[in-house]
Amino acid sequence: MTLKVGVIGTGMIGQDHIRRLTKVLSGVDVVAVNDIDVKRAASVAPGGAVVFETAGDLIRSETVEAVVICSWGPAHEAQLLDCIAAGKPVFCEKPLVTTAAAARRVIEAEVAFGRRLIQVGFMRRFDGDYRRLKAVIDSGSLGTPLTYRSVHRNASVPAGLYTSDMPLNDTLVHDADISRWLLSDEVKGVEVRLPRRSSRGGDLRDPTLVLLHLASGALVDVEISVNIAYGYDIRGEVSCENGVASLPERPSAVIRDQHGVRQRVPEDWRERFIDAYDQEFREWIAAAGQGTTTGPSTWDGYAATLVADAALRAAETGAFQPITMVAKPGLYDTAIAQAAE
Ligand SMILES: NC(=O)c1ccc[n+]([C@@H]2O[C@H](COP(=O)([O-])OP(=O)(O)OC[C@H]3O[C@@H](n4cnc5c(N)ncnc54)[C@H](O)[C@@H]3O)[C@@H](O)[C@H]2O)c1
Ligand SMILES: O[C@H]1[C@H](O)[C@@H](O)[C@H](O)[C@@H](O)[C@H]1O
Repeated sequence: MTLKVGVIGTGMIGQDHIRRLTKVLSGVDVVAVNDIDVKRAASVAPGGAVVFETAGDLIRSETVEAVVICSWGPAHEAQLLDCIAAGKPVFCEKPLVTTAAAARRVIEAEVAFGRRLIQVGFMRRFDGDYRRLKAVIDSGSLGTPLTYRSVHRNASVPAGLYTSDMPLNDTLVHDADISRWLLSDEVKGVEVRLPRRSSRGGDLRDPTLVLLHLASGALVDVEISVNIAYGYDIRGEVSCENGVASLPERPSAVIRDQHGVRQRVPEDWRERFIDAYDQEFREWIAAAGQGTTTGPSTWDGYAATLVADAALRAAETGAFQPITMVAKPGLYDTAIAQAAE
């Protein structure tokens, strides 16, 4: 059975996902594309794919069995609600949505539908290094986790398109999600500190330091730097009662020359997480073929959105911001317990 997919948003990651869906993975076919920039959609549409003028028409099309959303965050809510109304499984790039109120509306719609339809693009959960780190934590061999350090550095971000709220509501959401998942915990409050600005980012507030307070009492410190220049550098280290476990250095040749000893740093997220994106889609295709989804859920997207909202308030006020979640619907009971493989 080949899953017939429509892709909405054909920018950077939309094009990368079209490449993997058409050239890397099996059991899937891209039969439709849409972008508000119709010319862009047409220029990257794979052979035979229909270019739709609107996202709604693509979602409702009878030839589309499942949807991949790669538009900008603020557009996600309406597109997700249309997918739920059409009863179609959907892979939605992070962030799920950009406000807590929007996340609650999507949860209500999915719960009313009665089956999980949405998988959120938190690809770190599918990365081998993160899965091995989680396996160590879950084994209990190092004892109780006390702190986690998450370093999230982008070489650069698109000037003009990446706005001042995005370190917290577009970038931090990955660190919020992976912290909840690794430590099987929930974020209960957020602090933000803003050191002096990097001159590389113009007016952008960068870097940003975030402290996540987890329900267990564990603390997570996050460095968000989005103009670090030297590469895409993602680090993680958990400190437990009996030892420490970290993400490894990426496999790469060790070079010795007149500049010293060095290893290549990935250029961007496409390079660093190439295998993780492939795996998240393998799992999505398998579940979507059964009319449902597994993996990071709408609930996980809601939790990350709450962290982003609280972090934006914390940056504004300089004060600790508590987080309160609505009661978790039964539909999402297994979301955090999803096992590392
Ligand atoms: N998981 C990851 O590591 C990762 C990496 C990059 C981007 N993303 C996410 O993917 C999304 C897209 O990011 P990008 O870097 O590809 O951005 P981009 O600007 O390169 O592309 C976004 C595309 O969406 C289109 N678009 C915007 N609103 C639309 C709408 N209402 N209907 C149809 N098309 C619309 C734009 O015209 C553009 O072509 C964002 O939510 C971003 O956070 C995730
Ligand atoms: O949309 C991208 C993407 O999610 C990357 O994984 C993250 O590192 C960037 O900061 C973000 O802007």
